[in-house]
Amino acid sequence: MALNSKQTGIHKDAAPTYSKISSASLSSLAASSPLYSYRSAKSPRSSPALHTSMSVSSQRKPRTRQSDHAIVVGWLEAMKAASPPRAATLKGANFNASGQSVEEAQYVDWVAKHPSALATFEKMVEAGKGKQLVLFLDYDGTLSPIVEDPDRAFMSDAMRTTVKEVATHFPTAIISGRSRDKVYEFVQLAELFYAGSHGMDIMGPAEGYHGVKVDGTRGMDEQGNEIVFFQPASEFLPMMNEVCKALEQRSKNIQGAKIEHNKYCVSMHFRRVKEENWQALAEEVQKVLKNYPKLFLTQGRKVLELRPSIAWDKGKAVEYLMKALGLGFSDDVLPVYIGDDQTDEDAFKVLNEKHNGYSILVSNVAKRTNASFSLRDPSEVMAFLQSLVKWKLRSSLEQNSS
Ligand SMILES: O=P(O)(O)OC[C@H]1O[C@H](O[C@H]2O[C@H](CO)[C@@H](O)[C@H](O)[C@H]2O)[C@H](O)[C@@H](O)[C@@H]1O
Repeated sequence: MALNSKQTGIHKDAAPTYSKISSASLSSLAASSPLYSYRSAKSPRSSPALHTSMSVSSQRKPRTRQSDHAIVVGWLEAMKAASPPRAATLKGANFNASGQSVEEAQYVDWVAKHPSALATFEKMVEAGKGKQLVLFLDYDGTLSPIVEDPDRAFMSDAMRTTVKEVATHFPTAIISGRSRDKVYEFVQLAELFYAGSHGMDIMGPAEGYHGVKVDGTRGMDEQGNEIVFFQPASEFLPMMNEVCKALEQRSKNIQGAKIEHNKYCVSMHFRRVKEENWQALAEEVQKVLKNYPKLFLTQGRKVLELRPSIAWDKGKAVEYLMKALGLGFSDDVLPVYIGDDQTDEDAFKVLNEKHNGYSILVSNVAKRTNASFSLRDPSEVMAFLQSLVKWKLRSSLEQNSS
């Protein structure tokens, strides 16, 4: 049995997600795309001391009308909460008697509830013995450090080698908010599955892993390899192209604003915009969004993202991939998901609620999350992945000698 919060007695801070996913067959997953309504972010709920990035309500709940101003303020609050400053960089941080800042003390308390996946590694793998482990990895902030320029979020060679190694031992997929092409350009490993645009653009080798025949629409890549792909939001492409142009037009006078076309979603980056101009930029985003009622907005780390209002997210992508890989969610499969952002929360929730998997948040500050475990940063992610490889090799040796 995999360890989960019930078994470890570890409390999870409840974090709402913005969609409800029902388990369905592969074909019905593909066929269903109920529309979300345009939603607004609310201010962080309870535990104001904790940073929360979860702010979008379920599509079925009736919404109370908020003024445009309140909506924009809510977005910015949620965006700030998704990328809180580290204690060391906080001006005027308060320190306790042992010289620890309030934020550091909160982090220590938070890690007790979301234990380090490195510190708990042996217990985790012991509980996963005999199971088929499947790995899902987010890209930005998980495999590569967060940097100022999104075009320069390169992953280190050591991380690439580690991901390559891990993928030879376990079915592995990268699930990112980036366009699939962009994330592939960064990772450059053909043997993985890739889900770009927050899971709305999935592609992988048709051969699958370890003899597993992969389900899905078949095609050929540029090198002539047989691939499978799945794109539940394909009809939104012309709209996303239009939205990109509209955002470019509206933000051209705001210094530092950067738009990234992620194919089935679009990011408006705030990282290089002076904070005093955030409100103005968010208002421009709102003006564009109002013209596209079939889109909705999510907040990430100094980024606002516009995406199609279909009931599809990283959690659904995990479910799709598990089915496509022929693994399903049986008791002898152990899915592990590692991510750092709000959009990863949907996947954490799917793993926790349905599949007894390991959900791991990458964060060096306390954040409200659905994840059961934590890692501080990409270097700890790399150490965790290397430990998995060592564990696999050790278990194979033990099996062979018994
Ligand atoms: O799902 P992910 O792979 O985590 O992608 C989420 C967004 O990541 C990127 O933005 C973030 O990383 C940038 C590079 O470190 C950083 O400059 C930015 O502030 C972060 O928000 C990516 O550029 C976005 O398009 C993704 O949606």
